[in-house]
Amino acid sequence: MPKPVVAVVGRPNVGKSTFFNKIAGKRISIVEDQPGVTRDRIYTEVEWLNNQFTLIDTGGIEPKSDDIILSQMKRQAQVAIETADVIIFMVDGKEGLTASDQDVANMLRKTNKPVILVVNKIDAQHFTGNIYDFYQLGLGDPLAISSVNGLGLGDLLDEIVDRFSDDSGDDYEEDRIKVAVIGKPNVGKSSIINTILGEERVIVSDIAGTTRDAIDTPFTQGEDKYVFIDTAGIRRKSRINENVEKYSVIRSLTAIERAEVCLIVIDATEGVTEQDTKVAGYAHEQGKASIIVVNKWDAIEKETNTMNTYTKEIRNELSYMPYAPILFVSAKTKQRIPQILETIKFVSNQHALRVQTGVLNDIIGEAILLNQPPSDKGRRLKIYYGTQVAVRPPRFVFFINDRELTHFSYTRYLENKIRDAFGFEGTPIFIEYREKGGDE
Ligand SMILES: Nc1nc2c(ncn2[C@@H]2O[C@H](COP(=O)(O)OP(=O)(O)OP(=O)(O)O)[C@@H](O)[C@H]2O)c(=O)[nH]1
Ligand SMILES: Nc1nc2c(ncn2[C@@H]2O[C@H](COP(=O)(O)OP(=O)(O)OP(=O)(O)O)[C@@H](O)[C@H]2O)c(=O)[nH]1
Repeated sequence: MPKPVVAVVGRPNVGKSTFFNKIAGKRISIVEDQPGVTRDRIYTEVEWLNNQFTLIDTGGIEPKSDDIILSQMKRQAQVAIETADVIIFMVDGKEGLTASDQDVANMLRKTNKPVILVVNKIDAQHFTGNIYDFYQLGLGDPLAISSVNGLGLGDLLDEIVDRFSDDSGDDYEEDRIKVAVIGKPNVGKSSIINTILGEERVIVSDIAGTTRDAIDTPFTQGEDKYVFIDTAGIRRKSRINENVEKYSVIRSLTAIERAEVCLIVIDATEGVTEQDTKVAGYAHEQGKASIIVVNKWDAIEKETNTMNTYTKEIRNELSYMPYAPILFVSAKTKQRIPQILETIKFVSNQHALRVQTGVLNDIIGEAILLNQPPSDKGRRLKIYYGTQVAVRPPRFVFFINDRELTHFSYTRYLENKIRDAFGFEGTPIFIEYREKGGDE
């Protein structure tokens, strides 16, 4: 089941970033040992009372003029309404109620998503009188917090996890492959989706009802079932100016969260951009299968080595996902478009691949003979045995003598040996170590 997404919206300066950093600083444990993966501070993974969720800061509005602030706030709220499971609407208890708070509240009241009204900057008990005005917003009881002093944060986290509904997960069939099509504005996401949907034997399903269906596109090809996740902003072209980079990143993050396979679409005429690196890094960290789709291949002047040169550049920029297949396509000429669904099906199977413990240990044994594990001060890392503990993504646990003796490069070596033997194409694999005889 995908993790719920919680989005914070509110006027500039109400304290969204302060709140976000406070929550992140306390509870986040950043995995720093993955080289090349950029961490984007607009989201953080939060764990509270055994509930995990992704917190997104939609902030960063430039306070140029009241008009601009208001229109940007509306857009921000719209993105939150469409993508989040719970929305935190943050207002400023020091400044009091403003007209733009009213406007945004009007939008938020219309959604059936849970909205929590939070009054920030209530730094001491005697300020609590400031919160009564906010009842007018019609969003229920305001919750007083002080992000700076850390007051009320526990209560707020309780409220948030209370609002997660049991059915916030997707109720698609087990065998329907969930695909997120991600990439910067204008790379050709909707052209690719529409070309695939227009292919022979592709039938767009017609199930209406839940909110999810309104934004997703389920379809079948022969026996195979797929769904493109969060196509609302992609296929419907009426969306006004969705080109603010940050919103497109937020959309991508929430789509990745719900998907199994990510199509990372890159514009051949532009190459890999910083935003692609960020978003692809997120797909990797979240353990999703990925395919790199280089679109607009028709628009490139080709020489003998163009594809190789391109491949090198992509491998270099997205160095943390050497496992991802690269497809050079053109939505315009339909070149290699049929390969997209084939590859999706393929990597989805790889993502769910489970290897037998016996065979795995034969491979590990051979790998160890070929290249001795690292040692330190005369003690050598011993790997007793390994086993695959999960699929989607594949996770392995290796039982060892001493975690201190493990080394990133040796883990990478073992990962490569596993890939050589079993494939796991298109999917990250994760290796964890446990000390045998320890208290775990
Ligand atoms: N007194 C008080 N000040 C706060 C509190 N939280 C934030 N602030 C202050 O409010 C100002 C704005 O905080 P930010 O966290 O940058 O606000 P923001 O909502 O993220 O603003 P944007 O990034 O522009 O959207 C800063 O000067 C903070 O120190 C609080 O709980 N109490
Ligand atoms: N030459 C060429 N142009 C393409 C191709 N695919 C898309 N385009 C053009 O690129 C532009 C953007 O395509 P869209 O499909 O709207 O891109 P998008 O990624 O969905 O864009 P947003 O909705 O803004 O995120 C359009 O003008 C398309 O005609 C392609 O394969 N070759």
